[in-house]
Amino acid sequence: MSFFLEKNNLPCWGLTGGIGSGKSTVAKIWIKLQNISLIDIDSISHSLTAPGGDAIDAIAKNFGCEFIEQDTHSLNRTKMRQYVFGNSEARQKLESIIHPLIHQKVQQAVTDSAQHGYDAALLDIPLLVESGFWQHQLDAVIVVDCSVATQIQRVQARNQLSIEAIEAIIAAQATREQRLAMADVVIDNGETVTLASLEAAVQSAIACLTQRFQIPFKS
Ligand SMILES: CC(C)(COP(=O)(O)OP(=O)(O)OC[C@H]1O[C@@H](n2cnc3c(N)ncnc32)[C@H](O)[C@@H]1O)[C@@H](O)C(=O)NCCC(=O)NCCS
Ligand SMILES: Nc1ncnc2c1ncn2[C@@H]1O[C@H](COP(=O)(O)OP(=O)(O)OP(=O)(O)O)[C@@H](O)[C@H]1O
Repeated sequence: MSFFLEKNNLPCWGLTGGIGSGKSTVAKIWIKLQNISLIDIDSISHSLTAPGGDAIDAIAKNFGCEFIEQDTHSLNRTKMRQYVFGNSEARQKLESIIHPLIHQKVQQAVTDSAQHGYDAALLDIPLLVESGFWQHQLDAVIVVDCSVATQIQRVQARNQLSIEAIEAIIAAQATREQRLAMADVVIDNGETVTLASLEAAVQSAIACLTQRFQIPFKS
């Protein structure tokens, strides 16, 4: 097992789940309850493809200038989404540009978190199971779980994407079973779970991890 992350004794936990499962919602609750540093891989990915981001030149070179907004010099996300979900070769090419840059940014964020005195770092990683990279870097894996039907409902309500577009994204991701097989802790966020009961589930996940990692937990 090779370790990419230098963690300086900081426990690093990976939070994952399919699109729309509720990772960001869980993460928002978690940071209210525990002294953790939240490292959001989607946000890092967005910053790399924002105006002048580190991935823009390589994307222009490999995909063509039509994928770059000429006025802002940022990624045309709608065009890229429509292109890569349904074309696994193109998706892998995009990932091969963005993922190594994400890894560098995460290393920096973990180092900063360790210096800042947090009890742990929570890494929100959509493709934790798919990448084969993260599981060896993490001390525990937390899976936010719900059915595919609930994922579709939530993403439709949030983004107004078509069912076909959402299904194409889900098809590019691990299955529910593959994720559950890798979980140390599962947080149920199914259709009937309210935000109040989700908070209770996050509390019990924290209690389980703090006990395992011997971190003081003030509930
Ligand atoms: C294709 C892009 C431009 C679409 O942008 P868009 O704003 O619509 O989506 P956003 O980046 O906010 O991602 C939303 C969700 O889509 C899913 N998703 C994103 N990229 C991927 C991928 N390569 N494979 C499977 N699912 C993905 C994740 O569940 C993610 O949480 C964008 O997702 C992208 O650049 N993807 C490649 C980078 C990547 O792998 N990101 C995932 C985090 S590591
Ligand atoms: N238990 C819940 N009750 C009601 N709404 C919820 C619940 N969980 C999540 N949602 C809503 O569902 C949508 C998707 O949740 P969220 O953004 O947290 O998912 P995600 O897994 O982070 O998605 P992505 O993979 O796209 O980043 C959001 O609009 C969120 O407010």
